[in-house]
Amino acid sequence: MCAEKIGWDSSQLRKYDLHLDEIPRLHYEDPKVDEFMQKNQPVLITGSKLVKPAEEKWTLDYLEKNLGKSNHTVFVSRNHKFKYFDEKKIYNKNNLKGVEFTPPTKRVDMKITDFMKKLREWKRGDERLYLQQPLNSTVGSTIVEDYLKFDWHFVAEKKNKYHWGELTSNVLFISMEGNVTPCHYDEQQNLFAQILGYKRCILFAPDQFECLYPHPVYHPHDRQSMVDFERPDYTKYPKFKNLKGCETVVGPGDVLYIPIYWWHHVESLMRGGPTVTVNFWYKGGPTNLEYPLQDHQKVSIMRNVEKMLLEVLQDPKEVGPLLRTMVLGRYC
Ligand SMILES: CCC[C@@H](CC(=O)O)C(=O)C(=O)O
Ligand SMILES: [Zn+2]
Repeated sequence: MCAEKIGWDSSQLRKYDLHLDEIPRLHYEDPKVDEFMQKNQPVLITGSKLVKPAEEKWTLDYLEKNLGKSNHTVFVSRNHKFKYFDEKKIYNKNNLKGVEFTPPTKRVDMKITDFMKKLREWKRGDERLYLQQPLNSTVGSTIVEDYLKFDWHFVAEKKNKYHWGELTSNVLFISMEGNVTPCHYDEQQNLFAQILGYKRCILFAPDQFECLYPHPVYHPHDRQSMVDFERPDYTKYPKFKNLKGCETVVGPGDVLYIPIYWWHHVESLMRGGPTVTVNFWYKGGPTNLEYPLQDHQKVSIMRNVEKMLLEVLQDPKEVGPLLRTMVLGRYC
């Protein structure tokens, strides 16, 4: 992958044992953009004005000055990984026997001034921070004004053309250099708009499910891969070596379409300074069952089967044996 524009080089990318193609980069007026989006395939869209006001104005100082006096959601990690941990699922464990969870990150509320101070004073060995704040009434009026000047026609056109559901949120991400969001999928369509700095995005299609070994649905790491990309355990996860994916590096003004149920690993480039992103998460919209079913629909079916079995069996250790009894020698 070449550093098309000055701003980064491959020494800033973390090294993984992966076979990766390049995600197509197309200008937003290129009709081929729609060919990819229509097929739920990733595409990097360049030159759009989607978050132009932010691209022009949202420096760290501007954000510190204008993000508002409220608390913002910040994740803290003892290392560079910010693996999402759904706290709500911890409470559900009461009806799941003997399951213990240890969160790898903690979620704290922090004022933007405190966050920026920690960013400026950070030194190797300190815990890392990642601000992840939905753009809502907690942000200052100046930011709201910029937000209202985003190119909403651009996103409305995509939403309507592909029959997406409602916009659920725009999350503002302010990351330290080198932070990693490990491989996971979301049940939402995502227009991932880069504002400051560079992020490497590695994507895998929903049909790579069996190479990525997601945590069980009841686990707080639901939707996240169990495989540590930096030290993959090929004994526990043998199909990981067959994984095939694609990647790109997004820079200011780029918008990456991350299709619903597509796996993605995102890293702020090492030695690249802090990064700022705003994403646009949309519900998936109505699914008409056409055959053959699409891969992401099969993922959704598997999730529903897992949820039903856990609900009725109560003990996660009984799910495997029951499914083995049901399929071995009968379905496979
Ligand atoms: C918590 C979500 C983080 C984001 C990736 C990143 O920018 O680190 C992502 O995964 C998404 O936008 O779906
Ligand atoms: Zn995501």
